[in-house]
Amino acid sequence: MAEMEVRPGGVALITISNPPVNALSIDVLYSLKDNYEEALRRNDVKAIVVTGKGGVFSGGLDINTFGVIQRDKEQLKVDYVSIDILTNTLEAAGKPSVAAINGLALGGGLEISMVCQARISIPTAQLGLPELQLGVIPAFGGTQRLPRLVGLTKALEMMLMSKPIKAEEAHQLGLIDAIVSPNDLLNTACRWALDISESRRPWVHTLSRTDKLESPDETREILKFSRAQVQKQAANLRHPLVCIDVIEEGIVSGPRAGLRKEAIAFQDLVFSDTCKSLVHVFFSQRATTKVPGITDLGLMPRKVAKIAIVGGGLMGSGIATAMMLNNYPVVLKEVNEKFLNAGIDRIKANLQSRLRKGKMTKEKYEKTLSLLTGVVDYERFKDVDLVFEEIVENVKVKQQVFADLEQYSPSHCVLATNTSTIDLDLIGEKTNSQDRIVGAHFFSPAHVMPLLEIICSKRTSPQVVVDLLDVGKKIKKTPVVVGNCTGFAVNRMFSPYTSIALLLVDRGMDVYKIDQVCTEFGMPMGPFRLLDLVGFGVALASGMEYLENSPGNVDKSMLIPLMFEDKRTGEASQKGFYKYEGNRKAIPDPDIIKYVEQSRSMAGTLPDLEVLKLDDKDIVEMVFFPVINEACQVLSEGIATKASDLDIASIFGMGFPPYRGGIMYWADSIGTKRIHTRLSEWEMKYGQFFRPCSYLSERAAEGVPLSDAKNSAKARLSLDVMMYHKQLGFLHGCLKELV
Ligand SMILES: C[C@H](O)CC(=O)SCCNC(=O)CCNC(=O)[C@H](O)C(C)(C)COP(=O)(O)OP(=O)(O)OC[C@H]1O[C@@H](n2cnc3c(N)ncnc32)[C@H](O)[C@@H]1OP(=O)(O)O
Repeated sequence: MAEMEVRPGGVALITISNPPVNALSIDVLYSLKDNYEEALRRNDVKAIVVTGKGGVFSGGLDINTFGVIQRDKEQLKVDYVSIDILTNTLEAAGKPSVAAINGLALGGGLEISMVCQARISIPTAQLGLPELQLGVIPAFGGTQRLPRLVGLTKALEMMLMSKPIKAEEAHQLGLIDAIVSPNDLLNTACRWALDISESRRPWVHTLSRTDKLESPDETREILKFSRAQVQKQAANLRHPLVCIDVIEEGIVSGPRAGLRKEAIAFQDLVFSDTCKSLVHVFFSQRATTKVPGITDLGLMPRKVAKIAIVGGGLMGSGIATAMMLNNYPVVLKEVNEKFLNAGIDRIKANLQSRLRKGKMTKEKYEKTLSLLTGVVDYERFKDVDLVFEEIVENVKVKQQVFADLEQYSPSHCVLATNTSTIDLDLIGEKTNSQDRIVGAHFFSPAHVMPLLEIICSKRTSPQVVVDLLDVGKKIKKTPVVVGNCTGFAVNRMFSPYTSIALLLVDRGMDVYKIDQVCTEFGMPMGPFRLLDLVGFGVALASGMEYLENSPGNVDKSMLIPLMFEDKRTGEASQKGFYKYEGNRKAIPDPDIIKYVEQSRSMAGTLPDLEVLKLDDKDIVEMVFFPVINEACQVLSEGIATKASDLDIASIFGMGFPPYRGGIMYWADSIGTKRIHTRLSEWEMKYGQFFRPCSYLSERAAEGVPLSDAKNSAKARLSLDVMMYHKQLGFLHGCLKELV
């Protein structure tokens, strides 16, 4: 709702109130309109100030209304709100309005403020038009007013990147007229509004402004460049181009024409699959922190004031960086001074990279670095609240470290391990603190990658998970809580992605064709470019883990071991499936064919005519349907609690395109029957690797979507014993060399 009070001096203060983010629901929009009309009617009101309740101006249109529009267009007519209410009533009113921006002003929230004659904000406010992130465009005049306030170039950047700016930058750009302290905000805004009404300050009508717009020639160039960029970076998406068209319409044919085109385009885009998928991702991302049996127990996160990290390798230093960047004091422990200094140097390098890119000032760099204390013993662990263990994957060494941690850290301290293979119960076997032990699986580089898999054993206490979820939120990670198994959710789902690609190559398909099809589908890189990036040593080691724990799910190709044996180990050695020269550019390498042929002959396969005939759609299905199958397996084993968690894990951990909604959402958009039928066909032709698990089979038989919460029996793929032993022996040989 919006509430109104008339202040002494004749200013009507209208407060948008819809906790927690003052989202603009249909009711809020109509009550805003009613309040405005009342303020315009009343003789004791000379000017109007709009603000938000509770430290937020507004998070924009209530995203739930997208569904309302999809069900019944008449429920919310965007052109009515944008043109009749905001433009013809608020902006055209005979009394001036000022926005008092007391926190976030996003989407429709910022658009309301741009209708006002001035905007005053507090220093911590953030302003942006992130609508494209939801598959739509700004629709309450944002595409028309933002370019007129900050210029076309900046406006395009803000909209196409969906990235909010801080108050200080907004002030420099002219989007904000003044920045004041929170205590002075309302008084300043009220005075400003009265000053406008009494002609002491100019009456600015945003929509009529042209002073910030570039010249026609420049405008043409900027729009051409933006279109080219969008086509290059988001080839599968339509709405960024629509956004540019709508902006252009306003500049070429005038803002009223732009407003009309904007409203029509929004109403159309809301029905697109892209919008539906991205809205699903928005709510699913927020749902990952709602874990049945853990976050519904009324537990409050305990304060984590100081963090320790055992192990300063790549992952440990990345986690330390992430923590320090979010103001946590960190104690970094290594086994000796040499390793400690190397760890500290890695952290410094991470921070210096931010400094170089202009993401932090020298002063902030120094302050952040001062949060780090390096140690080679446990003396400073006596007051830490959370420890991350980041050492080698060796049960005995880990058991000793956890026994030490139990001895030297306080009894409330959360003990997190970064293992990706060893049972949490085994790690804690030499302690009496199993309830405090939890898995924290970061993705490398830990200070950059957004996902955090939190792994609970049966003995991990809910309080510990709640504490870690809170820290995850504070360091701006998206957490997904999963159960204990080899690979957890993300690596397990990822495994078939590369395995199937190798299988297809053994049957005649071109390495680079597979990568090209996967990137065109929307993956950041194809499976072979990914293998190069990860490095064949790591790929072989994780292949071993899967062979030992889940042999039916691992490819039987010898391609990587053969290349590894020949010292082609991926990007780090400048040669893998691609050649690398200098600037990380991956160049296809014709030499690859000799390894491919050798691998085919070892596997006893010949180019298969049917595989050679597969079109792009077939290749996508053949690569991703087994990923879906594995995701079903993960869900049926209770490793993940809900399908939408796997959507988020696939997007943030694997780079699955968010505009397809995540792996399970995409699967449901295709239909379980089709996925099941195709997998069964491939099982007949290419073996059990493709065998649909019982979770998928049951749903296909009943026509139930994968996201349906109904319980299902466990399913396990069985093992091709001969190939398993053959490859296991070969991999052991390779790994020996690696060590
Ligand atoms: C016509 C217009 O041009 C169209 C639009 O305005 S479209 C909307 C544009 N606005 C956006 O995209 C902003 C979306 N929201 C966000 O980015 C973030 O929620 C935020 C930055 C506002 C706040 O972040 P944070 O403090 O971390 O809280 P967060 O957990 O995300 O949100 C708190 C709650 O508000 C809800 N929420 C946030 N923004 C919402 C919105 N615009 N509509 C509906 N619900 C919203 C979240 O779903 C969450 O609900 P939950 O507690 O039940 O899970």
